[in-house]
Amino acid sequence: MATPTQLKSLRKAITFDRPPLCSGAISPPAEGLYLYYGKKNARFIDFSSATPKDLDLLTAACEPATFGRGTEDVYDESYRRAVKMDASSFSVQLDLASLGLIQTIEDQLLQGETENMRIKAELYKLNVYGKDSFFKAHKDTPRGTDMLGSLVIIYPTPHEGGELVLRHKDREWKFDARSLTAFQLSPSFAYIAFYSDIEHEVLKVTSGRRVTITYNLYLVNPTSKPGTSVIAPDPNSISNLQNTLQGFLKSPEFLPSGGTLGFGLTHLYPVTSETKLKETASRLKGEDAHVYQACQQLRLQPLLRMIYEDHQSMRSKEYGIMLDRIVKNPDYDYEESSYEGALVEAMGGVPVNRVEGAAIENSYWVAERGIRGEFITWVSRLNERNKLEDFQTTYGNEYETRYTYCRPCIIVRIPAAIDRV
Ligand SMILES: O=C(O)CCC(=O)C(=O)O
Ligand SMILES: [Fe+2]
Repeated sequence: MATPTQLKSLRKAITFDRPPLCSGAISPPAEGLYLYYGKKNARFIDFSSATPKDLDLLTAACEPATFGRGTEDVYDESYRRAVKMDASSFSVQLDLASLGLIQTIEDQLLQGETENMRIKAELYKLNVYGKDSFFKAHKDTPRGTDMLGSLVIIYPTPHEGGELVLRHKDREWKFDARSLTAFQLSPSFAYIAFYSDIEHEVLKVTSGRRVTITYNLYLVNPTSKPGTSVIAPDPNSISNLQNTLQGFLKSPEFLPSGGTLGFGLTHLYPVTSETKLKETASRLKGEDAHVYQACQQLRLQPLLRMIYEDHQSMRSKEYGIMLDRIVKNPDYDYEESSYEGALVEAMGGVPVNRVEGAAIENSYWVAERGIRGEFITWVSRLNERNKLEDFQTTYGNEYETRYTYCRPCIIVRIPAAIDRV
């Protein structure tokens, strides 16, 4: 076992201060604030000088903004009050790449293995938040396993309220677009890009109209790999965890007979039931990418694993079944066996402890069934359990059944001290 002091310093070493978002204001060429919408009777707005009448007409051309609940789209004013227009009904002349915005987002949101990837922005919706509009806390619906984030562009129309509040771990960011665009010398829009699994909420608009367009951000693998890296890894934060871990590996007192370290991830990842966890390794975000990379650089072979609920063990919060893949519907006879039984007996799942201090010997599978378990020393807490129902979960915008978010963990097997060089 690692001692509490050793664990404490490892935990402290995972310092990752880069926020999971980036934001600002951009003053585009004049046409960057133009909007054409409608089909037969198309209309035009120049957001640098939009009149209340322009905004009335735009609002009237929109539909109520629904969101995904379970397997359908619903309109529920207690959760979201706003109007929307689908991307097929409007067009903008915003070239995000030539404005440098894609590059800025790549610099901030790509880390670790994703540093060599690029970001593609796909126009998604236009929304108008009039007086009393809001959108309660949600995560954005995953629309592909390569979906990384969301980008919101807020036009410079007068409004009060409507701040976007984002929360991740125990931090919170409040983004007030209007205070950014109201005082620019030339007409500007505000933007904010964030990982789509971050919880976010649009506060009530108290006056005026807040007009936004949203994009889904996807990771794309560039064909020409060499020389495409856009950001250097942050050498200070990487070496902090790396150095501390390396120091421990050199010490014969740290896990003298070897052991397994576990890192709970801080982000959620879009998957289908067919996604290989290995693919997710190349899409890790923020702090998760930082931990993975630090282990990789120490040649520790970090592995991504899923830990599923184990209701068979007495204190079920303390135990789980670890698998090297995502499970949707395991094939089993529920009258004869249990879901956990299928995971352990048919799929090679390994009984593990989910929390520090839960002895693996007390797992039902180890105690009663004589199955070999694996004790994990959790460096960072395992955040939430994965359930079969994950595939029917509700997120933010329109429903999408193919993809769901999952939260794997990183497992690192440390050899015995005498085998460490
Ligand atoms: O308008 C915003 O700032 C965010 C909107 C949003 O969260 C969404 O459309 O999913
Ligand atoms: Fe959202």
